[in-house]
Amino acid sequence: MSELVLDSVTVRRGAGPVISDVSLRVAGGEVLALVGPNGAGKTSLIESVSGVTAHSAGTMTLDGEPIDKLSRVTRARRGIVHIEQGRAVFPSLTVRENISLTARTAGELDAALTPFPELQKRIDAPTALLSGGEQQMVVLARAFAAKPRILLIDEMSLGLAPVVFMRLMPIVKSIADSGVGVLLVEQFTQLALGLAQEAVVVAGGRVSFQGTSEALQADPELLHRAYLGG
Ligand SMILES: Nc1ncnc2c1ncn2[C@@H]1O[C@H](COP(=O)(O)OP(=O)(O)OP(=O)(O)O)[C@@H](O)[C@H]1O
Repeated sequence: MSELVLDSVTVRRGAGPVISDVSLRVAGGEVLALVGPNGAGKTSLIESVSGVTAHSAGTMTLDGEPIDKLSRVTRARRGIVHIEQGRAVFPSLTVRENISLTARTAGELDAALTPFPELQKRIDAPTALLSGGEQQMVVLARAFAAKPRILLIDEMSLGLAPVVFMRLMPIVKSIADSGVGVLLVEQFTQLALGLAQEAVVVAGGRVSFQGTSEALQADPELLHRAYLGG
């Protein structure tokens, strides 16, 4: 099983640190919810894992091997797949073409489409014509076809109605169940905690809670305190 380990990671942006001394572990087969108030540093943290942003201190390993100095492309080749905020589809390409950016064979394309009957019906439509939820399905299918070991998901729900987002959640769970470690940044805290086994709350760039998502769900006061900085 894959394992991503962050040890005392600090990320600087502009004048100062936006992430300070964060340690966490994501194991294959599990979902870790990374939650916290707006501006807490969640995006900065997962961007540092995929290599979009450099970290200034601390270490990161994937299956025991340092990834700190690897480029974004090399990290992606090693299986760190990042679903960035917003619907990162190529709108003028068809659904098939979007997913074929990572699915190399017809079999891989079929496998990526299996959870999405609505996409199978519109496989040759320009992605721009799909609803926001369907576009997010294209993003998920493409990420799955890239054969992730660790999947970083940044606010997939942005701009989607909760009911649409809830349709995507079981698919994220099934990706984790297939052995992928999922680091899920999500503004719908309760939905994220409902899906995740483990949770980390960051506030002001620091970890204010780390433990099981069950513990956070069971204690709204604990969650409230963590959002305020612990
Ligand atoms: N390119 C940048 N240059 C300087 N500061 C930045 C940059 N991007 C983000 N920041 C700052 O870093 C801090 C953390 O932002 P980040 O987007 O990582 O937080 P977040 O927890 O993902 O927030 P949100 O939930 O609002 O997306 C914020 O204070 C933000 O203003």
